[in-house]
Amino acid sequence: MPLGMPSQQSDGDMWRWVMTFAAPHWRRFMLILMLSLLVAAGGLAQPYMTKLLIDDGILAKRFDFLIWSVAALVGLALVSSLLGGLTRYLYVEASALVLHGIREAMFAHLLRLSPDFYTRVRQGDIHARLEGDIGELQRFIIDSLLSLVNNSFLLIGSVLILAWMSSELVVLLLVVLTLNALFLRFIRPRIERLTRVARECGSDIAAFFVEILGMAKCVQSFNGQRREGERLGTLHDSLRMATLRLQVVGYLAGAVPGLVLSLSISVVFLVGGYRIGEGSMTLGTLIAFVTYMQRASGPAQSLMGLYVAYQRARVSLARVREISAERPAVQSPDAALRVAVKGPGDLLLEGVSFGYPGTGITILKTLDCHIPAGSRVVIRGASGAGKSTLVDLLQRHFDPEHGRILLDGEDMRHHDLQQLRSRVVVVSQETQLFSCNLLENIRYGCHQASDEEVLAAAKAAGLNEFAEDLEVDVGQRGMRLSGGQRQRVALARAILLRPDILILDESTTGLELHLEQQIHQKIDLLFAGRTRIFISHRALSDERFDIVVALDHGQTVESVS
Ligand SMILES: Nc1ncnc2c1ncn2[C@@H]1O[C@H](COP(=O)(O)OP(=O)(O)OP(=O)(O)O)[C@@H](O)[C@H]1O
Repeated sequence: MPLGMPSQQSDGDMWRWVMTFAAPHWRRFMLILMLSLLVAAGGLAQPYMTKLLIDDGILAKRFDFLIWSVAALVGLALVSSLLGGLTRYLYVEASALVLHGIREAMFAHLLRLSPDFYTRVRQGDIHARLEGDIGELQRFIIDSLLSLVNNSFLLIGSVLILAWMSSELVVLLLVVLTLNALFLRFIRPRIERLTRVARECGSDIAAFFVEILGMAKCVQSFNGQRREGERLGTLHDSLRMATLRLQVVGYLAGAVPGLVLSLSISVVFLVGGYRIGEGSMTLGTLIAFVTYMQRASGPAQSLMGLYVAYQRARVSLARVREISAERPAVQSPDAALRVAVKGPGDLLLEGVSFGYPGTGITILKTLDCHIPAGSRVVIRGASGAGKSTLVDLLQRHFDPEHGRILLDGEDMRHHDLQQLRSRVVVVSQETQLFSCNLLENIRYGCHQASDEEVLAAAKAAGLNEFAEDLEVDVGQRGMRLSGGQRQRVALARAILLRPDILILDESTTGLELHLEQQIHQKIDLLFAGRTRIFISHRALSDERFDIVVALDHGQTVESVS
C-alpha cells in the first residue's frame, strides 16, 4: 500500500500491531490497571458513604457515626488523589515507552527503504507521520486510554449500583445511553474522513516547509518569496477549512449526547421527588441516585468524547502503519541463504537489465561485463545513460530485474548486505555531509578509526587545508564548505573504510584538473591491488585504465581489457 493511499486496515490489525510494542511492558501495564481500578473503586464508594452519612448519621442524629463517616470520606479522597497521581505518572511513562518504541522501529524501517522510496514520497510527509501522527497517538493514549479504563469501570459500577437502588430509574439511563451510542455510530465515518483530510493538509504544509526552506537560496535567486508566501496561504486555507469542519462535527459528537444526559437527570428529579412524596424512596437515596447518575454521566460523556478522539487517533495510527507497509527493494538474505565470501572483489555482470520500479522504462539492457579484482575501470556515457543507476546496482540499492551480479563468484543477493556495502563503497555525485565537525564526518562508517587514520585519509583526499584543525564545524549538512571541499570530505570518508571496490561517481569533478589527478594518484597508491571504478564526464584521457565501460542507451558498447 503506497504511502498516502487510504488504507483498509482493520482496527484489530492496527491495535494488534501496537500491542507488539506494548507487550514487553505488560507488567507495568498490569500495575497501572490495578491502581486505576483502586482509584475508580474509591470514586464509586464516595456517594454511597454520603448516603449512609445522611440517612444513618444526620437524619438518625448519630453524631459519632457522622464524625467517623466524614473522617473516612476525607481519608478516601486523600488516598484516591495520591493513587490517581501515581497511576498517571506510571501511565505517561509506559505510554511514552510504547510510542517511542514505535517511532524507533519506524525510523529503523525507513532507513532500510530503497532510495526510490525517497524520490517518491515527500520528506515533509514522512516528518508529519513520525512527529504529528505519533504525537496525536501519544495525546490520545495519555489523555484518553487511562480515562477509558477508569470511566468504563465507573460507568459499569454506577449503572449496577443505580439498578440496585431503583430499577425503574435505571431504565431511563439505559435508554439514554443506547440513543447516544446510535448517534455516535452515525457520526463516526464523518469524523474519520474529516480527520484524514485535516492530517493530510498538515502533511502538505510540513512537506512544503521542508522543500522550500531547504531551497531558500534558490527561491531568493529567482525572486520566488512572494509566490511561496501565497502557496503557504493557500495551504493554510485548506487546513483551516478542514480543522473547522472537524471541530463542528467533533463538537456535535460531544454536545448532543451531553445534552440528552442532562435532560435525563431532570426527569430523575421529577420521578424521584414524586416517589419521596409517596414514601417509597428516602431523600438520601434520591441524592445518592442523582450523584451516581452524575458520576455515570461524567464517564459516559468522557467515553463519548473518547470515541471522537479514538477516530482521530485511528487515522493517525493508520498513517503511521502505512510506513511499515512499505517494503525495502532489497533485503539481507536469510541466514540459510547467506554465504560468507571473503574474496578479493571480482565483479561479474551477467545479462543485467534494470528499470526503476513503476516506470516501465528499461535503463540498463542486458549488460555483460567482467571486472577482475584490482582493476582500474572507467565508466563513460552521456548524461542519463545509466551510470549512477549501474553504481546503485553494484552497491545493491536495487536488484537487477533480469540477470545477476556476482561478487567473488557469488550472486550479490546472497551476500550479507551490511558486509557487502562495506566492501563496495561509493562516493556519489551528491555529497552528503552531516551537521557535525569534519572529523566526525570522515569517521562516519568507521567509528573505530583513530585520529591519525582520519588525518591520513583527509590528506589522501586532498583536504590539506584542514590538516591542522579537523574539528572545524562544517555547518548544516556541510554547507559551510565549498562544493569541492565537500566532495573531498566524502572521498576521505570512503578512503578510511579501505573497501575492496571503491567507486567514484563524478566525485572529483568539482576540483581543478591537477588536484583531481593528484587525488587519483594517491588513491592508486593506497588502493593498489583493489578495484577502483571512476565515473567521469571528463575525458580522463591522460589516465590509464584496465577496463573502459561505455554505456549508450543502457547498453555496453565498449568494454576493453
Ligand atoms: N529514482 C528514479 N526513478 C525513475 N527514473 C530514474 C530515477 N533515477 C534516475 N532515473 C532515470 O534513469 C536514467 C539514468 O539515470 P542515471 O542517474 O543513472 O544517469 P547517469 O548516466 O548517471 O547521468 P549523469 O551523468 O547525468 O549523472 C535517467 O533517464 C533518469 O531520468
